[in-house]
Amino acid sequence: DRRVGPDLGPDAPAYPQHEVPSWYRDAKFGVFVHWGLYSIPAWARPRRPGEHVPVELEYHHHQYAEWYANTVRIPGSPTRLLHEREYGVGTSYEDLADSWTIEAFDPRRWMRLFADCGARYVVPTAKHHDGFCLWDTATTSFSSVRRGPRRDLIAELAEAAREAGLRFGLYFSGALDWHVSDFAPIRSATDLFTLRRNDEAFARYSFDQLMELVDRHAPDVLWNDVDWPDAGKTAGPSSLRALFERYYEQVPGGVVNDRWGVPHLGYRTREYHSEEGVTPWVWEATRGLGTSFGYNRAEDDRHLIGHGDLVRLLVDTVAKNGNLLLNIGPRADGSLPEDQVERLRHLGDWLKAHGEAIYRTRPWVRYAEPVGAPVRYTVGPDGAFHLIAMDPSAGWLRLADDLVESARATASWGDVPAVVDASGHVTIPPGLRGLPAAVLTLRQAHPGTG
Ligand SMILES: CC(C)[C@@H]1NC[C@@H](O)[C@H](O)[C@@H]1O
Repeated sequence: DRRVGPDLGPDAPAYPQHEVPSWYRDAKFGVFVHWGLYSIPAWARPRRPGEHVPVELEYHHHQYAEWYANTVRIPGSPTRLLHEREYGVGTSYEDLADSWTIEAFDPRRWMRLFADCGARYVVPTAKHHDGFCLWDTATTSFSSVRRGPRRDLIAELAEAAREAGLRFGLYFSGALDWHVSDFAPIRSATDLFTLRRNDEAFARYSFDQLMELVDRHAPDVLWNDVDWPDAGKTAGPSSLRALFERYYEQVPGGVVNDRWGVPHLGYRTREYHSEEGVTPWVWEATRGLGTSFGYNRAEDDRHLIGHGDLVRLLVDTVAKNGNLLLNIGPRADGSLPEDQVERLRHLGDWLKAHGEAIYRTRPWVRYAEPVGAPVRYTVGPDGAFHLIAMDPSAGWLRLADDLVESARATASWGDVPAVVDASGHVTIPPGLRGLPAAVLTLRQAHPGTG
């Protein structure tokens, strides 16, 4: 998923150096929120986890409900057929803007829930590929202030997030804006990077929109998607370089991701994928709770990640030097799907009991063992060493040789001293065997903790 930009030749601008801030590396868990016009139809052909779709149908059967505006334009797609059935042949996707009402929207309740579930940052979509802006922008009338809700949703979310003690980031679709483009629908990965505007006017439009958001909300994260208009990748006052310089000046503790199409990034992103091991770079795993980011009413519990798998996804990601940015897709009216909330709460409950092994930790010299019971390792800021058993139901595990001596002297399962024999066999207390992951903590420095 890592994007590296085009060769812009000798006059390509140099980009500012900017470290990934420690608040981000300490945070470990954020909530993505995909909410917009696509939440009105809220439909994509449901895809069971692991279901194979032939590559030639990948876009015809796109699994992302937030891609409705593109999928509906593909003749014969399931989305097109549903749209004509439910909205009539003459209704366009953009016509839906005037029917968007948000009677159940309670931003403070959202943010209190995300904070209570252990999230440390939140990243709502300010503008997705459909070009509909969720803030009071001067650049277009295609916005939530001039149509539908007639409210500045980003302003309300920013205030509520910071009131709840969360860092506030913003997602922005830098490369794709189907409201101001006039291409055929995207039907392949090649189309994704070619059917987009790269002209100066669009680069300026994108720059102006993102700078409105930076100037107004000083977002802690700028999460750009797909790429940036190529005309914005040279020098100039509305160039990407100028944007980064102004952003870092206004938000010294801010961080960007890696989807700008230029040789500048903060952290790297993986979408529905993980890294293979501990990485020298900081990265973020992101996925929906189901197989879509925007709410998909065609999905049910079978399409959502399991409660235990969600805990283990966070643990695995953190052990490999990553954060988890987990997406929730609100319904159009602003209510949160109960099956998604339930998974967030389950993760929050585990974090309430075991967060010491996650927050503010850093990876060890290895994230796991090549054989034996599945474990993950993290190291706390105080040097505490955490071994996280990923299948406590087994009832026991055997420690790696380089951990046995320290474990026998200091290891505990929370407040319960661990029973470790000379061979490194350690019993998992029965009371922990029902957990999705159990934490053994060694309170002594270990090889490779620096
Ligand atoms: C990871 C997430 C932000 C996804 N990025 C690619 C988009 O096409 C997709 O809809 C979704 O926003």
